[in-house]
Amino acid sequence: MDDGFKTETFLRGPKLEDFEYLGCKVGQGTYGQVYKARRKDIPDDRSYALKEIESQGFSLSTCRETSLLRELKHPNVINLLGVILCHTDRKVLLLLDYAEYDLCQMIKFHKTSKKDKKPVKMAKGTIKSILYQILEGIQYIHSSGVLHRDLKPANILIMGEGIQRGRVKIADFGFSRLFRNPLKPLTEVDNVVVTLWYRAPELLLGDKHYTTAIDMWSVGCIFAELLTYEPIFSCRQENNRENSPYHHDQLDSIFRVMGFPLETDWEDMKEMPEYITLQEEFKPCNYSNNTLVKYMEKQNINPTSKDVAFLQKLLVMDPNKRITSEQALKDAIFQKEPFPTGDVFSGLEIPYPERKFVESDTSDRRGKKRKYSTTSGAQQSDQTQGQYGKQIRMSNPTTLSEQRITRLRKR
Ligand SMILES: Nc1ncnc2c1ncn2[C@@H]1O[C@H](COP(=O)(O)OP(=O)(O)OP(=O)(O)O)[C@@H](O)[C@H]1O
Repeated sequence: MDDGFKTETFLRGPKLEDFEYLGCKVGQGTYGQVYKARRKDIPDDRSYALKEIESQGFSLSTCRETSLLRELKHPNVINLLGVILCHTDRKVLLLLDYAEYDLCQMIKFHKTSKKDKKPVKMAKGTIKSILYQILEGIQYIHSSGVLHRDLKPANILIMGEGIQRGRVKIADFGFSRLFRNPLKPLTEVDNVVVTLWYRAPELLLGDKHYTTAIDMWSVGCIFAELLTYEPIFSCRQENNRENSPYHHDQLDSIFRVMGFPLETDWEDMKEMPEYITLQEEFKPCNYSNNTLVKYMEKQNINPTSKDVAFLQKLLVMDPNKRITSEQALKDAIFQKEPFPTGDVFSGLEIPYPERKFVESDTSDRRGKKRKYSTTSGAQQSDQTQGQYGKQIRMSNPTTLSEQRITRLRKR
């Protein structure tokens, strides 16, 4: 860690005692808990998010998240305002803009309304604006030489009332990596990436040289979920080989929607490390009647709509044929009304409930701090325990080379 970074981050930066917790744990991730806080040292009405990292000191994931977020500055990327070190218990806290909503919470709202037979649809303009802003954020991230590698509804935050109302913020860079001139193939240092349901087929087949296309697959999964309120490729989490990217049930879930890929559709499929396993375990004829268009039709989405046509460009099995973020932003879908807007709610009343909180049953380590859940206990378990796609972290992470962090810092 260079001296400039240390001084700027820890000595001149904000301190924990400058903040008062609003008693809110607003999120629980695999690696940390997120609290809502306000400044108490200066007059400031803004709410902040404090992400407390669960590991002791600077883990690989914290290192990645802080070093990358420090460089990535874009309206659609969550803004890292500072890093707070708590010397007494060796905790690291990331100070971030506070976002009132996330896509997991919003999709759940619509799904519940449908189940309760009082269906409320997500506005077409909202969906298009969310999609456009995700793509703008991703284009920026990719053009900065970074792969996000864990895009899913829970990591797409939306700002609530205030000057940034309705703005998409891509969050959770704990899994992100530089991809330009990597010192080693990406999977030699990271075995498993991307939450299962949003994981691209090439990753599931063990591709070691995956590209930005993996994030575009996840964007496709998120877009499908915005249209139907159902995860498009859900599957049970069990039966996976320890620490392996290959997952039979997840591939089955993809083929049930998309059909089995023909060799002419995906020429490099036979080069995938798990191709032999695929041939042994799957019969293409079992999926011969399945197509994305048919799936969308079953979900009551007009199969000839521009939405489905666009989805077909994102959810392409061959990563080389998958649309890039740059191409996607120029697509015809965004040239047609409703046009994407900076406030995804287009100035209309926001129908979604604000993040709720629940009293924690564990001891209150900072006096006033109490634990809160995102919207409900059920949703929290959706996000953290895997109903929303299990995220498998590396069991034995290799340290991210200082070289790479320094390289990024110098760019
Ligand atoms: N800036 C923020 N403002 C409000 N809520 C947030 C913010 N950042 C994160 N959250 C909430 O906290 C949850 C967990 O945060 P985050 O995803 O960053 O943690 P993680 O441990 O890396 O999680 P994951 O298990 O998804 O990798 C998010 O899903 C979101 O609901």
